[in-house]
Amino acid sequence: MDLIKTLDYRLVSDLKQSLLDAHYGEYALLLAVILSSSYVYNRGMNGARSSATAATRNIDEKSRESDAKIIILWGSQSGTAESLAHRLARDAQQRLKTVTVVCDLADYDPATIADVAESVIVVFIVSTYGEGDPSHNAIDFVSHVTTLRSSPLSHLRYAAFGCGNSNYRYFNKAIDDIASSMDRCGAKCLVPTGKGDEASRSTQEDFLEWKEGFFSYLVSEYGMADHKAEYQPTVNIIKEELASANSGLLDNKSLPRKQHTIEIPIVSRDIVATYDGQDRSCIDLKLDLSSHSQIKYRTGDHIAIWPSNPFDEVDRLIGVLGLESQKMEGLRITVKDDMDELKVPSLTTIQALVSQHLDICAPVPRETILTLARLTSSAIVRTELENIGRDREIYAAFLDHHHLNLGRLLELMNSHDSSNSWTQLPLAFIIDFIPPMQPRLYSIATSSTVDPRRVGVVVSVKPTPVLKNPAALICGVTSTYLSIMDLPTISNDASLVRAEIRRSSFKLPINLSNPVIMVAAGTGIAPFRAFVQERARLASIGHKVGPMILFSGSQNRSDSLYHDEFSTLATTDGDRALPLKFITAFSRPRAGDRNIQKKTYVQDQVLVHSNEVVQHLVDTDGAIYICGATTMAKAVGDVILDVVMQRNSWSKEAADKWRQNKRKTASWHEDVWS
Ligand SMILES: Cc1cc2nc3c(=O)[nH]c(=O)nc-3n(C[C@H](O)[C@H](O)[C@H](O)COP(=O)(O)O)c2cc1C
Repeated sequence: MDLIKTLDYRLVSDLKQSLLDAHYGEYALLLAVILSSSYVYNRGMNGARSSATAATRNIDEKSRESDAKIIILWGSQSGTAESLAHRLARDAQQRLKTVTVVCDLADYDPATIADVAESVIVVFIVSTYGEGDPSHNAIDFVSHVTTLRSSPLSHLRYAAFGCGNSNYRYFNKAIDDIASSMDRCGAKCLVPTGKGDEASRSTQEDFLEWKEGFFSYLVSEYGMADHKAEYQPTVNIIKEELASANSGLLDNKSLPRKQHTIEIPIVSRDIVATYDGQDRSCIDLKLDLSSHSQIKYRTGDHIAIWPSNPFDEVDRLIGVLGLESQKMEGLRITVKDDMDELKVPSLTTIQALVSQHLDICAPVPRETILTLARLTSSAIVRTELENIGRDREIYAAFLDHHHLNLGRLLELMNSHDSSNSWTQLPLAFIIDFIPPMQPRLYSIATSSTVDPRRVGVVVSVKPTPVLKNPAALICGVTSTYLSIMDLPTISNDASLVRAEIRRSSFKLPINLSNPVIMVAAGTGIAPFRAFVQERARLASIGHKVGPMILFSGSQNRSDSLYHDEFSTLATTDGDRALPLKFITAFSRPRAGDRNIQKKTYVQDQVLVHSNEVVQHLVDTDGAIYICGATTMAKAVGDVILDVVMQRNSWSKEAADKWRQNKRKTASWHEDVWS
């Protein structure tokens, strides 16, 4: 299951309208100076500092060390809030000429927020997960501030922006919790808290709007001047001989976020579902951990997979930038400011950067388009780019018709002016403005008890049509990568997948006899395959396992994943049989399927079987697990709560409290995505 979608990726550019006033000639001059000093590309974030080398865990000390006037604290799981934090720092530095530090919340002692000086502005940029929880790296901080009661923060000045998705029940709750804790403790809120909404694909625009409001406030209330920003590279790039041809490709470990990655082969790949008339399938993969004896996973864990970009998109971008002849040359990349964090390996090649380290398939944010307009020498292209990026609505309408990543955008612009060339575009621009590649997270579909050295993954391969140009398809980067990757043969070792096991709290009850209710739609079935395998194995060796009910939703019988396997396990008789009920729901039933006349969703089936479900959950301390779309999880939750209310004559509040309690005691789990 692809928990993290392509659109979740971000980093961005941000030279604002003021940058549009500078001249390309000035930029060309800067470039000439840079090249003459043997740098391929440069640019500077001047003073914007990150926590990469945090020596202190005191937030105040951190801001004093660098004499910062703005300190940005971020909490992020898949990179959005982190990227926005760095982008804000870059702009504050370049436009407001204000020293700004960027801190990962996990690197600091939460209590030291109270020590921050009154003269320093604190900015929170934090995303929300699960049941309205903060991202992992912000959990300690949020639990600290939400329990503060008196007014120890009355000297603080703060601003806050949250990253979330309104399809979730607790939209942007983490940033709301931080802001309300700050207010309760007397801190002064400088501008209304901003909220990015991934559901309407507007996080970038929401952030842009919020940032402009924040900067305007700083200009009017703090007397800061908003200078015309110029493009300044944050990295130095020089050529360097590579020790071996592929050392640039493999130098992953220099990146903090990739230190735990391992390289493993895919040993099998099977198509487990196809969909009539749709360019869509579902594949089952097995990855082999045998060569990494120290790496262990537990049933219910996730695996993060780092993809490579599709060859055609790699070739497109390298081609349009005119970098074909240099793509295998070694490059040494360093940050201009030692306190800053490099997001790509320091020793690499253009080919490796573009194929592995940068998310070149990500949509190009509007601000990047406006920055590009500043960097082109073609008046026609500049006008085109300015037209597309002029305002939020025009840009959104343009995206409805185009699949717009950077390579495609540059090509499209060349089609407006055949004399235009992007060969002058600095490589540093590509590093600064394209988001770093993020891994996709999949639930592991095998049991560590049954198959400790094999990791199973279920991947939906489902291209998304461009809204108003359905013939154009946007393919998921990781699903495409996994679906075409080489498997090992006798003569070939196969390519290796870069991956990392990630711990999860989606775990079976410790008590084997506790009942387990599992509700899945589509590839949400993945962790339940592992759960069922695990309990089936334990039952087969004589353990007494509790009742299990598995609800599985699909379009019809033919795409009901692992249908035969579950049916067989559910019908096996005998003392050591698994007490499993397997219940399907078909939303587009076909001739031959049960209940052909009626669309049925998993929540309908949960309602049909609600007495049994609720009895397990209320009377015998059973646990429920829901995995799939947010809308499905909400519908299932509503059905169960309604039945619990009727059965026990409870109020809505009492039923909500019961569910909260089940969550706290790890008996109600949701692993959902929108
Ligand atoms: C598994 C999962 C759970 C999520 N839960 C919530 C939620 O409860 N509330 C919310 O507003 N957004 C939720 N989101 C959306 C994220 O907050 C959103 O994707 C955000 O942009 C991620 O930011 P990050 O990349 O900085 O971690 C969830 C996303 C995922 C993948």
